[in-house]
Amino acid sequence: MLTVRDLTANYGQARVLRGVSLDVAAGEIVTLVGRNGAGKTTLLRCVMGLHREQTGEIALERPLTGLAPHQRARAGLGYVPDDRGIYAGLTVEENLLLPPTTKGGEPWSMARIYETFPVLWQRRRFPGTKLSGGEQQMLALARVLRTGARLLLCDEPTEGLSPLLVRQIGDILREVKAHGVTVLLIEQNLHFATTVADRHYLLAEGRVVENLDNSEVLAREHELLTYLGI
Ligand SMILES: Nc1ncnc2c1ncn2[C@@H]1O[C@H](COP(=O)(O)OP(=O)(O)OP(=O)(O)O)[C@@H](O)[C@H]1O
Repeated sequence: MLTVRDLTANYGQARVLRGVSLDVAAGEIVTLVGRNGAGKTTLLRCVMGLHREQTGEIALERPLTGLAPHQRARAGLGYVPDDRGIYAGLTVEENLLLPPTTKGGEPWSMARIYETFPVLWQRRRFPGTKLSGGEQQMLALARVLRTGARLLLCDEPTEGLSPLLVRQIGDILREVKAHGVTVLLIEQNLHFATTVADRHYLLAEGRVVENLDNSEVLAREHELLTYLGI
């Protein structure tokens, strides 16, 4: 579904992605793991078209190279940034009613959103500013599902969340997958990653160095955690 070939990215003179190639098949959940600074966020931003200093090829069934972020969104990509991007002055419901829908995607109805995210129903009249970190994460995920995105790019959705909320995010990602949505996510919690994802790409210094399945991650968990400095 998503193909990335020989992707490079720079910040000025500094090269931070050095020829990344990866694939995500329809219906998969795939994680990007790697130390701080390995290039994970930059990679998601390149796929979404938010980082312009890039070369290489990116396709979501059809080539996306050179397209602006809104055109990539229309093609079916949805981006959930690490700062969650909630409109603080709008209520939860207004945030959910805002996104335009993508062509060809299947936007989630408000009923389905509230069924999947009961906390958003409870908080629907609350302004974005009054939400906890976990609630903001739920809202950011829900909002991108409202667009009908077919592939979600999620920048560490569990960062800073309690174990209970991490489990809830896991349940939601599994439900998203059950509805046919594909996910590429940054995740530093390896154990959690093996409970939600099918495969894992390990990034180091701007390169993909390993493509691991769950059994490999679990068998090498200690070594990988040491490597990641966690
Ligand atoms: N706006 C920027 N200007 C200059 N350099 C940047 C910028 N953003 C990131 N970098 C550098 O690019 C490299 C990759 O950063 P990136 O945020 O993609 O890594 P990451 O793997 O997501 O790490 P983290 O988990 O710390 O965000 C790092 O060396 C970082 O310092």
